[in-house]
Amino acid sequence: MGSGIFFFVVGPSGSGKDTLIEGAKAALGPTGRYVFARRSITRPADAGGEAHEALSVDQFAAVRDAGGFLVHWQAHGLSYGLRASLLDDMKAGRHVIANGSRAMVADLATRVPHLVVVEVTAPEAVLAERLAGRGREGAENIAARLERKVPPLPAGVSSISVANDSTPRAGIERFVAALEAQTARLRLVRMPIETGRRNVAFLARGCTVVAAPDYLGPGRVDLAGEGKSIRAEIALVADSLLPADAVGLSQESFDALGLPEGAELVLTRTPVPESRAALRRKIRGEALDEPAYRQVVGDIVEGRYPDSEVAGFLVAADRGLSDDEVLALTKVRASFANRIVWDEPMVVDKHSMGGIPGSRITMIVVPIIAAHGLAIPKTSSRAITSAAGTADAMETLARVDLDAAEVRRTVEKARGCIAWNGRLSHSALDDVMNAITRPLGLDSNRWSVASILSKKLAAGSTHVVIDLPFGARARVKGEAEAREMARLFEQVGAGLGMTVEAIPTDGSLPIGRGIGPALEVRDVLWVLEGHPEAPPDLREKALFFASRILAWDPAVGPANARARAEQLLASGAARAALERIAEAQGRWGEPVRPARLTRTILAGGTGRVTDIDGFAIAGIARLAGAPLDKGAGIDLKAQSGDLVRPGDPLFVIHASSAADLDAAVQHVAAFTGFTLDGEERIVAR
Ligand SMILES: Nc1ncnc2c1ncn2[C@@H]1O[C@H](COP(=O)(O)OP(=O)(O)O)[C@@H](O)[C@H]1O
Ligand SMILES: O=P(O)(O)OC[C@H]1O[C@H](OP(=O)(O)OP(=O)(O)O)[C@H](O)[C@@H]1O
Repeated sequence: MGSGIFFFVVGPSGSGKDTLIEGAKAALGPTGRYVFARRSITRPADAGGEAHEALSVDQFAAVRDAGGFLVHWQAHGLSYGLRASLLDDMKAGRHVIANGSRAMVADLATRVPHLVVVEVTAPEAVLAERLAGRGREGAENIAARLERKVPPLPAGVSSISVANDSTPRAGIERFVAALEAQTARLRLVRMPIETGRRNVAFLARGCTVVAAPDYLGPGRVDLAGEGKSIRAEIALVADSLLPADAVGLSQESFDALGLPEGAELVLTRTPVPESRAALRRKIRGEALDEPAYRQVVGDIVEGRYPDSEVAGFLVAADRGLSDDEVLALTKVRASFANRIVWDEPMVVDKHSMGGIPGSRITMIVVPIIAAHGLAIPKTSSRAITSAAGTADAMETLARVDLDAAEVRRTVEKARGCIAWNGRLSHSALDDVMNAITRPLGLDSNRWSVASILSKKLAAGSTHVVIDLPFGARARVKGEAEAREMARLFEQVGAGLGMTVEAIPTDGSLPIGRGIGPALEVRDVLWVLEGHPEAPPDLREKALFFASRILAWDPAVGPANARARAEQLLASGAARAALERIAEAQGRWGEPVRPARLTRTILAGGTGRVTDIDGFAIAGIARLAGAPLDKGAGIDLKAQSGDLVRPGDPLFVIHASSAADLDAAVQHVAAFTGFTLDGEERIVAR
């Protein structure tokens, strides 16, 4: 155990040394790690203030001459002394806190192994007032004290300054934090424990550096050393698992900190988040303004809140956001992402609220727009619950895991890209929020508007068209709900200085015939190549959205947009643009094609197809292996409205393994997703 630190607390009379020391004694005395020196003073015991050892002049001299003082001095017509026994306390590893004279620092530095001078400061203007308020000295004595001049601190002495210019409480907190920052030094140990996203620091229950049980609970601590720091929650371990002067970090936390084992870390409590009042107002259902959101989100990103309080905030925000709050939250969220700046008059983008199988219009719209010449740096997601995301589909042709520089280079070469959003417009804030909102299913429409537009803002988009499918199985159920969400998208977009057009669309049925990455790309290429089997619904929806974007180009305008989109498609210019994009992103040698193992599912009766359940179809496609198996999926043979008879094909399942094919076929026996004439027909194999 190293020597304890000698804290020599100095500062002009009235700066508040005694006040801060008394406060620290109340906070830290019970830890047993500190000794608060009792000074020997030739001042009457009942003079008030500190509980000093009152000695007569002769008594003081006797102790001094017998070598009983570690250090002694004269000031204000008094004799002050600190007992030599304090050295024993330091040898035992305890830290000493003593009120001392600035004139004695140099001398003391030669007598104690580890000296830290704590300078308590306060504005000159308040010293006289405080001393008068203390009422211990007369006017003359006070004047003399205020006049007292002392030498500057000698060089080479470690010193810290504590401003006691606010309330006594604040002064005491700063003083305690300053002491803890010096004394709570622990040796770093890497624990063979994994804690995932959470940063966890371990202390032995009998830790001799800090009172470990005091650190349990929702708060966080900061561990700092060698210019690096990490914020973590505390867990305790049995004394047999960790040395009493060590702090253990879980493997992820140890790696995140990046310091070697044995490094000395200072442990301090994470300050109480300044934004807590705002967070609690939101939890009570009040509205917050942009500065308040910036403060709360900033503290959340800094890890100042335990997950329980973050969850409370996110639940409240997900449930109640006014239009102004959605705008405020959008701006704040975007400010935590890396903002991409383009040297373009317009940067266009599209977004779909998703959830409708097929509907891979992005891979048609982006090439049309790129062929026209507008910059369209599209980033897309991978499937979360569906059979394919646009990133999965595009990945059958080329790389999609582009970083920001590669996105920029691709757009320079091909005017567009279809990349995986991955980490591009991701921010530390997303990690924290997604870890809570996803498991809790927090994703209200208003919250989504803020989330989606914040990513578009960060991506540098100036114009965004939004596809808002609604329907019984879509994310947005009713048309009225879709229209309200569309209004909010456009209003918040305008507030961001973006042009946003949000369009409700029919989300009741799958779009196109292929469900699954390679099968959807087959549809896309059929549309781009004008193939006779190109699904008309997919072609139409793609042309519709492409023309909405082209209408924004002053050189085209709304009147000519549709014709321009059709011309770019019919001429093969869009097809060529997709080739250029794939080339620029890193085309695969061979594209992934639909898997070769197939099973055709036939109608089991006669009737008109009145419904195709996209969820069920996507579920069968996933059982067949999509999206990880890019060739797996469903190829729809019958469309809504078709009249089918027993033995007519409804759809074909594609899979790469017999096991996957069987799993999908087994499931079909239960429910195909097809409804004929309003009632489900069990199908033939
Ligand atoms: N932050 C503060 N705000 C207002 N008064 C204070 C503050 N800190 C100390 N005081 C008061 O000022 C006077 C001087 O404080 P004290 O701790 O005795 O100073 P010192 O020991 O440095 O001479 C006391 O009456 C104390 O209660
Ligand atoms: O040399 P300086 O740094 O000016 O210090 C002069 C004296 O004031 C301080 O005592 P104390 O704070 O008890 O004096 P006070 O409380 O009576 O102001 C310090 O312990 C010295 O004894």
